[in-house]
Amino acid sequence: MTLIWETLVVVCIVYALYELLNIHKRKKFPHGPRGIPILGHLHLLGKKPHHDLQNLAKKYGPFFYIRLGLIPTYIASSVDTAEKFLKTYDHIFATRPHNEAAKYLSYGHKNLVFARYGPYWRNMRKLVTLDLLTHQKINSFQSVRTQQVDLMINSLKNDGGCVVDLSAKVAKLSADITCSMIFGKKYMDEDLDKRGFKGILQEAVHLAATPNLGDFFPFLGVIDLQGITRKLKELSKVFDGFLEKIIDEHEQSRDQKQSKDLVDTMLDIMHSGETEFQFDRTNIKAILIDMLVAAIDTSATSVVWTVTELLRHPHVMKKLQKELEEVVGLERMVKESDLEKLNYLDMVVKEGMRLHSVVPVTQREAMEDCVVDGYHIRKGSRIMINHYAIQRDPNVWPEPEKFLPERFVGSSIDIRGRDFELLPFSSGRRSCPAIPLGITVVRLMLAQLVHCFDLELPKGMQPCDLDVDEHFGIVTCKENHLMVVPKYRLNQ
Ligand code: HEM
Repeated sequence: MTLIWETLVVVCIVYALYELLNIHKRKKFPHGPRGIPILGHLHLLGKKPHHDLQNLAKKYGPFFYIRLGLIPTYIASSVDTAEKFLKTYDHIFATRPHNEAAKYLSYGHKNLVFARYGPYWRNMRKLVTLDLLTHQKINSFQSVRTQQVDLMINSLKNDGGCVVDLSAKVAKLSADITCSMIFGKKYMDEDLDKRGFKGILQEAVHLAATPNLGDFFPFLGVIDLQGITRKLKELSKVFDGFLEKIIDEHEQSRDQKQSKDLVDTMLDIMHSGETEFQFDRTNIKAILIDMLVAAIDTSATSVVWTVTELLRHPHVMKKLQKELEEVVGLERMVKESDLEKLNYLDMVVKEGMRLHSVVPVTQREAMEDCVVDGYHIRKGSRIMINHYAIQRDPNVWPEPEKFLPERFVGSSIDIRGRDFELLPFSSGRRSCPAIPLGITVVRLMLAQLVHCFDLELPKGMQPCDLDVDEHFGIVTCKENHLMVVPKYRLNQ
């Protein structure tokens, strides 16, 4: 305890001197709330920072300034400001802010998600988009996805009539689809650690999202006052052992394989020696962690939020089932090739992603001093885009708190990064490189669930009783698991 107080006093003195020396250099900053010494505005952010920032934007406008510890931070909460940072000045804000967790979860920033902008990130991004997540590659995994979805539907069919934890089922399906595409097989819980495959991934996401003093007071990183670094180091050893085993298995069976998963593809690239940058086992492991962490929770969470809204709005559920009956019929399950004919499904998915941002806030860092809208932004400042606030902005969306898929009738608004009022995958250089895959998986899981089953609420529960409480994290999921009673409705 004494160490913490002594450290805070030293930080306070250093900060006061820093402010004093910088006073003559002050430029015009946007308005913002009054901060307090040392913490700045950290104390204003609670368990749901996207809500706190949305409330501050109502008072201080769509572009305001706060200080998180020592880090000057600008919050963008409108379509216009998001467009400025993610399009007009994207070249200046294309790097990620310092993140202590990244050091340990990404082999020293060798992955894509946390890598600093520069030649290494550009090379890796090129490799991921041109070799791993191409249209052709994604299509080649169609049978893998169908197989895993069929297994889940059968398992739900067997549970028919009982209360089922749909959040857990969808999370397992998303993990199984992702593992089958990346590793060529599913992994049982105990394969990774006694805490379980999903448990370990969730712990990684949780630790990466926990506010770390080292992120806001960089010189405190080494002291690890919260013990987060110790836990991250331990977790990274578990991941490393698991990924080494997977790479070894793939190396041994390389010559006998007919269909290639993503690990095979990366090993081919590594052995070809044709990359313009060093690409070895460590780079492969870093990308694998990216894919596991970025793919599983995002897709599953989107599906759970949308099913929750469908259950809260039975007339929308009925309308979606009617479209599925007309396009697919009740004699068979949905195929991926049906998806593009399902217009109402498309609207339901968009509206689910609008109302429930699975990644509510994205973060960038200024790579040089610049002026945006007349306001000076210093190199090293952090930019937070509050997608949650933008996607619920009443100036853009009439009745923004309501789930109304019909708002997209006759609208050209899309979710692929062109329309700044709806950016579930963000936009610009650092936007999600897996948009087509993400959309396909979410649409397929949702369509299949709604088509194959009448999903009923547990006895005694009404649609209005269903909560939409959030648990904030890198991926913001439903606080309480979604429980349903599935009743099979197809004729076969
Ligand atoms: C519904 C599904 C998904 C959603 C909503 C989603 C959303 C996002 C968002 C908001 C970002 C941050 C962009 C930014 O900071 O501007 C991101 C980045 C990323 N996503 Fe996704 N994602 C999804 C699925 C996936 C999948 C399936 C993969 C991989 C197989 C993936 C891989 C990545 C990677 C590697 C990045 C980092 C890109 C970079 O920094 O260059 N995502 N995603």
